[in-house]
Amino acid sequence: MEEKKKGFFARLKEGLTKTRNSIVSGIDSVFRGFTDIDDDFYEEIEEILIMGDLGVDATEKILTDMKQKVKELHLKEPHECKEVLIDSIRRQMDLGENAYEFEHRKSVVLVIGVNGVGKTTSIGKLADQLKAEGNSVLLAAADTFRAAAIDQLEEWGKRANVGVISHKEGSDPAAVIFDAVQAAKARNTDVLICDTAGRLHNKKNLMEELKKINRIIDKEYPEAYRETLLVLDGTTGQNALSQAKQFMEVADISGIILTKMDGTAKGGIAVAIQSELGIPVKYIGVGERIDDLQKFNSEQFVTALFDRKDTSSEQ
Ligand SMILES: Nc1nc2c(ncn2[C@@H]2O[C@H](COP(=O)(O)OP(=O)(O)OP(=O)(O)O)[C@@H](O)[C@H]2O)c(=O)[nH]1
Repeated sequence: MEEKKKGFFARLKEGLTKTRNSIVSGIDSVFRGFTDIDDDFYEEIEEILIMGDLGVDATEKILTDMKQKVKELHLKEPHECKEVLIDSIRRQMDLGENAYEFEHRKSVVLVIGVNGVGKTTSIGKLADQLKAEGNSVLLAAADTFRAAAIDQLEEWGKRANVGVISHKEGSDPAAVIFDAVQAAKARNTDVLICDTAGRLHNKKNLMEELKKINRIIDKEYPEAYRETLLVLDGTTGQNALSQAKQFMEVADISGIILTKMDGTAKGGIAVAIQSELGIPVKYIGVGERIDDLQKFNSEQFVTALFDRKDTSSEQ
């Protein structure tokens, strides 16, 4: 339980160790190894950012911004540019403060994402977190495509000690949602979290399914606050970005849960998602335990990414 004692920032930093090592050590050697701020210097930085999964688009924006600042500030030495680079990354990620309105109102949270990204696990963690904050929570097993998905959600329901509304495998997801909404209203539930399907290979069906689900919620529970969270696997780097783009075509996504950020070198994908897609990362998964879901804060993320100080003594 040593882990639990550590503060949020220390745990965030620990989770980002591999990403930090891949980005920051490279960057540091560029700042030390170059004597001039020239094209080669910028090219090296560009390569490191792209290797760190920040994505081509965000990398370009960061470099343009950085070059402009270097000019404005009349910087001459490469080592003077580090803070400028960090600030540029911060600016590219800036989408304002994250809103978690659904924590404070009667709401329905739809969770979408393909199999294996950590959708069910994230729902379990989120349910536990919302409950700990004093909300009553109900889960809906509307990913009816596989029996295992329903069983797994029920398992997480037990762990988080919240109810689960489910039908049998292959049943109509919209019918599950209908029952779950009635149950949530009857039980005066604060947050209804719905596990929904994520079969991207049939985009038209997925779109129809989500439309139907949304129609039912709009009709049966119009007063509920709505949130749609897309779960992406952080270890898949640029694939996560293209998955997000595809999901954006079928759903109105209000936030991202980026999982498996512990132990990946591809954590830079959080920058790409916010900068390129403009969708806020609202949570990151940093382990398999029930309390391994953290609210995401870009400022702290960038600070943790570049912070070299030892975290072992931090609380
Ligand atoms: N290390 C780590 N593992 C995670 C995290 N989130 C989920 N996992 C693991 O990823 C695997 C897949 O998670 P699931 O929740 O089953 O994924 P899913 O998207 O619901 O997939 P299906 O149940 O197959 O639809 C499990 O072994 C989880 O324990 C995380 O933040 N960190």
